[in-house]
Amino acid sequence: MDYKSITVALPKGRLLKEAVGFLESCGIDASETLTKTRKLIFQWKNFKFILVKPMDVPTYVYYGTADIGIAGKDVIEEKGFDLYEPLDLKFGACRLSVAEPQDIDEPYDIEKLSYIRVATKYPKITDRYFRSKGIHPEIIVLYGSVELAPLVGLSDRIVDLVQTGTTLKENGLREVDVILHSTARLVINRASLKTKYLILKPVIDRMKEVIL
Ligand SMILES: Nc1ncnc2c1ncn2[C@@H]1O[C@H](COP(=O)(O)OP(=O)(O)OP(=O)(O)O)[C@@H](O)[C@H]1O
Ligand SMILES: O=P(O)(O)OC[C@H]1O[C@H](OP(=O)(O)OP(=O)(O)O)[C@H](O)[C@@H]1O
Repeated sequence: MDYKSITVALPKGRLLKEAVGFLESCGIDASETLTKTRKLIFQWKNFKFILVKPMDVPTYVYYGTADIGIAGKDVIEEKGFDLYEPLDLKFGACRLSVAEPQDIDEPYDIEKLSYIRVATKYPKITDRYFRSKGIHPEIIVLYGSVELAPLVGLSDRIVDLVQTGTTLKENGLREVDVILHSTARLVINRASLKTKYLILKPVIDRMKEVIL
């Protein structure tokens, strides 16, 4: 174990640029991760940056292959690992919502539903949510283009991320319920917090100053 270096799991995709910008404000230069290469590991001073799928950030941090990571609250909730989550980084704001076709025969009414068939990338959050409302969910797991499901008859409804609402609108869907509001968070491996306390503490403190 290298107690002097910090491994950071960064999400590929839409959160990466803002994550790198945030690190930059904290005096940490992760800009090389934005270069258009196929490289997945980058080094700057005693920091190692690994580029992973957004949904995998909590996994790398939980298993200690990364000490810290940046991930959406949606993903953190879905994976459900026990991670230390000290900071809301405020960017990447979106919500996880239930949506349905604008012309559906029986509009969503959470008080009356006893069964729902939904397509989603978030099966655990979806299952927990509907069960907590006394509704039996049948969940069809998809990995993208979830808005397509009701249009082709795969499911009546979907649970997916909404930011501007453009994707829903352009596909004739409407948002009918919000399950979770999400922003990017800093997550930390609980063991690293102890074993690397001396080098992690100043980094976390600096991050807190930048956010406040
Ligand atoms: N439309 C959006 N607006 C704002 N934030 C979003 C939006 N969509 C997703 N996010 C946030 O960004 C995170 C990563 O989203 P992104 O689209 O890059 O990942 P993904 O779709 O899971 O990745 P991939 O396309 O590689 O499967 C999400 O977990 C969420 O927190
Ligand atoms: O409300 P909007 O601003 O339109 O954003 C919402 C869309 O953004 C995300 O999709 P993404 O671009 O990640 O593609 P995906 O379908 O592959 O998940 C999300 O899954 C929605 O489809």
